[in-house]
Amino acid sequence: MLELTHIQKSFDGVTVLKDISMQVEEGEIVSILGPSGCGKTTLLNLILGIVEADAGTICYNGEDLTRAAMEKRGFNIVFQDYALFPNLNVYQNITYGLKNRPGISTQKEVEELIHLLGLEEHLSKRVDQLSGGQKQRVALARTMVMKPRILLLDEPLSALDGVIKESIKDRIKTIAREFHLTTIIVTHDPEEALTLSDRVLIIDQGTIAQYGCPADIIQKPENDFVRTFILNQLEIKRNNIYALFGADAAGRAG
Ligand SMILES: Nc1ncnc2c1ncn2[C@@H]1O[C@H](COP(=O)(O)OP(=O)(O)OP(=O)(O)O)[C@@H](O)[C@H]1O
Repeated sequence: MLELTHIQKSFDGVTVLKDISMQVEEGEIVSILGPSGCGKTTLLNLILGIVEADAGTICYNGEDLTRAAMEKRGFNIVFQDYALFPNLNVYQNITYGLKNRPGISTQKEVEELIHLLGLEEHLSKRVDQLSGGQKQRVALARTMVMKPRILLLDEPLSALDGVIKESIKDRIKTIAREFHLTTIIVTHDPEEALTLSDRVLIIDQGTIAQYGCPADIIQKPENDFVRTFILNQLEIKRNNIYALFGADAAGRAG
């Protein structure tokens, strides 16, 4: 279990995270959701170990990792821009990390991941020959071969559209379930967070507005922020769709 207790973080005297306490169970998918600038990426970076907390503790399975270096934590991230190596092909990208730590995944495990992510036919392609969804899958495979104890994803769907987005969502869920892998995802999109995660952490101005399962957030929003930020956005989306149907129906009737 990952446990954050009373985490605080300021940059240049400006408080970004005031008091964040949360627990993430083994194998759980948790989304960190909130408006732009609320501190989502900062929280992810604190967990990863590239940003240091001003106060509070980060423990994993009872071990205090608050001051542990990133490499010691064994967590791994897929960045928003995928950060793939443009001069290497897909297979070389996927297996790059194994050069320094051979044996961490067997050849069979690498092949299984490639299969799970549907990348067999792309292995010899260069990165610039791939679509956004394909790049995202390569980035996921590259991270997964290193067998992270926790998988961190920064806006994994933001550059993708429609059908591709749904397919990557399914693959993230499949990977988390298949490998019983604790997965923490940053997103600003309520629909994404609610449909992808077991639990959603909603941040408002550096504090937790609500931390709960999607059904509770929708049915029992705990405060106005959750009601307005999350539920209003969903309602606007829904109304937009219904408005289209309404317009269409009215058009046909006329
Ligand atoms: N290294 C840094 N130095 C100074 N300020 C920073 C640093 N990192 C983040 N901030 C500030 O902290 C605040 C929160 O940033 P953060 O990137 O965590 O927000 P976010 O919720 O992920 O936003 P977005 O959805 O727009 O990516 C912002 O005001 C940002 O300018």
